[in-house]
Amino acid sequence: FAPAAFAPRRTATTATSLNADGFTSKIFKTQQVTLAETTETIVKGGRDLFPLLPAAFEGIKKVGVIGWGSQAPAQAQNMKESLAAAGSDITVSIGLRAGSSSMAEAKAQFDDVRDMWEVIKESDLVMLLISDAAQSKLYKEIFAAMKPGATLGLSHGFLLGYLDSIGEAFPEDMDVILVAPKGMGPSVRRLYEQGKEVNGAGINSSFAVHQDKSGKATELALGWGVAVGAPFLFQTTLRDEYKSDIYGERGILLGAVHAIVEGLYRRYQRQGMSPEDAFLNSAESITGMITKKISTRGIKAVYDDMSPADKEVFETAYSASYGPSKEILQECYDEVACGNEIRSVIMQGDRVNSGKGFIGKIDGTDTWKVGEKVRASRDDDAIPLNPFTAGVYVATMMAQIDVLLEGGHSYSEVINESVIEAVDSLAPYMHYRGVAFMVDNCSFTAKWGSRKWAPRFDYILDQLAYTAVDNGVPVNKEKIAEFTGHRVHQAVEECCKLRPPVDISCTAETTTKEIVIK
Ligand SMILES: NC(=O)C1=CN([C@@H]2O[C@H](COP(=O)(O)OP(=O)(O)OC[C@H]3O[C@@H](n4cnc5c(N)ncnc54)[C@H](OP(=O)(O)O)[C@@H]3O)[C@@H](O)[C@H]2O)C=CC1
Ligand SMILES: CC(=O)[C@](C)(O)C(=O)O
Ligand SMILES: [Mg+2]
Ligand SMILES: [Mg+2]
Repeated sequence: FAPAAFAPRRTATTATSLNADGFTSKIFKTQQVTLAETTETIVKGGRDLFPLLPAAFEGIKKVGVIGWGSQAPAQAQNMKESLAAAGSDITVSIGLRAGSSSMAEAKAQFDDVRDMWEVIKESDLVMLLISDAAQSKLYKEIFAAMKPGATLGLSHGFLLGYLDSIGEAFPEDMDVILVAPKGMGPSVRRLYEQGKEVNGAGINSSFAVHQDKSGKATELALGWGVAVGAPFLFQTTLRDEYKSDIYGERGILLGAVHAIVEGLYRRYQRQGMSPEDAFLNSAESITGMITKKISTRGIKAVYDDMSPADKEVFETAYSASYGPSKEILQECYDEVACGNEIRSVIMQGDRVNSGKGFIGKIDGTDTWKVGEKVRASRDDDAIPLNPFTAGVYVATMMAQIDVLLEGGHSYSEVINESVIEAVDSLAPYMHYRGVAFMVDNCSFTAKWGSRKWAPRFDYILDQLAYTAVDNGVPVNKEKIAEFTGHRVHQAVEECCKLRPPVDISCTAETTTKEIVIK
């Protein structure tokens, strides 16, 4: 495995190992979008495209969705409803392992739930939505069980990262495609349901064609993405996907935001706030004000809307936090890119399976107990937008963006993995029921990784950023100018225009998903 520093890098102006001219489709209308200094090809989704699904799924009679974690229930139900709406008779079946604890829930929601091997054997498209760690254990048997000509469908590049690290590859004679929703399963389902009223509402998704034996892989991948409800589909590679996804969830999406809340909650109390006020100014400020503003008006609006006095506080926090956050983010990116983090996830899977490791509870602390009280008497209009909290959060988001751009990822991938997913898919879940409701509705890979990396962000911010502020280190004006003049802002604006503005906020009526730690 080549360390990231030696891996081929793309500049932001050249397209990638992807085709520089983008991709073409005979079925779906493609569109060029200009994101900062780059042009990307995308497909805009929407229910109006469902009549095109039978053509995109040509040759597919049976779809098998394997697993019932976060993604599988959402993707399987969306897929089934979209195909039905298109008048297609393609079947969607669920495949689970023997003795699966998900059997009862899956059967309650789906008519055809069977043993995973039986479903794998008969499916023309196998959507492999078991945990990444399990994929790395079972891939040989799965490949062997698939029927000749069937397509392997992934929602993550993890398995390629693992195969690369052991010098193996996918069997040459099969199509391998990826559709990776940039949001957790419950929000993929919830926004799809909203999409029935607001055409195009959904979770954006990347897609990739890794192997195309049939010549039909691009159309099928696009069809899958449209069927599960992506407002827009952008192209990636399995390698870019696993690097950005595993990294992003350890960063601002889950791990870093958890750390920022815990650290600021303690800091504000040390400075004299009550626990309730400290929670309001940390967690609530992020999920109730900052991410909502970013979702509708972009990252810079958070700063632009501030009074001169608040801008000064923001600048102090931003300038002190950007460097320390970026240091951990870069380390995390390198650990992911070189395969270490993939090995770490697999080893944790082994420890969990052998009883030596576990995925513990993260919301039993004082922070989240106080949070529960604060939420119970929440007044939306009284949630403060704390400028210090905003400075730390936005600095970490910008540092995450910069590491990805320097790693050569496309703007679509960078923005979805660092901004849109945070504000549209994940933060609303933390707002509704606290940190565990957000983190533990995500994948095993994400649950474990954010637990592992959150403390790194917490420590470095406490030790380097907040001490710099307390020691009166002057604001780095250059850093602030880089932020306000950053080329990502225009690109975020463009990406946001590609999806209708929907309010994903969770309520008791709209959120039925319980946290299931698997
Ligand atoms: N969570 C998300 O929102 C996102 C996830 N992804 C990707 O989607 C894929 C699925 O992830 P996610 O939905 O989060 O699920 P999880 O990572 O939570 O995995 C849970 C599923 O894996 C199954 N599983 C675990 N071990 C085994 C095994 N040994 N044999 C068979 N099945 C097993 C579980 O079965 P059982 O039910 O029997 O316990 C369960 O259905 C992954 O590739 C992930 O990276 C991509 C985008 C977002
Ligand atoms: C929801 C999502 O996209 C994550 C955070 O990457 C995951 O659950 O792995
Ligand atoms: Mg993800
Ligand atoms: Mg993930």
